[in-house]
Amino acid sequence: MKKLTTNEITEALKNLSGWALKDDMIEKTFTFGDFKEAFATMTHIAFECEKQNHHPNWENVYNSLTIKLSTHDADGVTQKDVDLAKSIDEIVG
Ligand SMILES: C[C@H](O)[C@H](O)[C@H]1CNC2=NC(N)=NC(=O)C2=N1
Repeated sequence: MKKLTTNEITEALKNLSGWALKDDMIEKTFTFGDFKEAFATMTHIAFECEKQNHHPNWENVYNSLTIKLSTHDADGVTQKDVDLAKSIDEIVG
């Protein structure tokens, strides 16, 4: 899959909320009520990642979850990352 240009990423992010381009990845931090809620949502997201065969770099600290998406083969952000970001937003609601 083709790496998107910075302009293309900026345009794509206009259709999403809270995602930002940083270090050649798109990134967003979510905050949940507690650890159980965060981890349950991570499990839900993990199943969607398996479906899309696309996986996040993520860090969970108690009720906070930071997700970073990029495409290794393309060495940057592709449409696959934008699509997964949209799915993640739909899951978190
Ligand atoms: C072999 C397998 O298809 C690849 O490693 C997939 C799996 N998940 C992936 N996830 C992400 N985020 N980027 C990739 O390039 C990627 N590649």
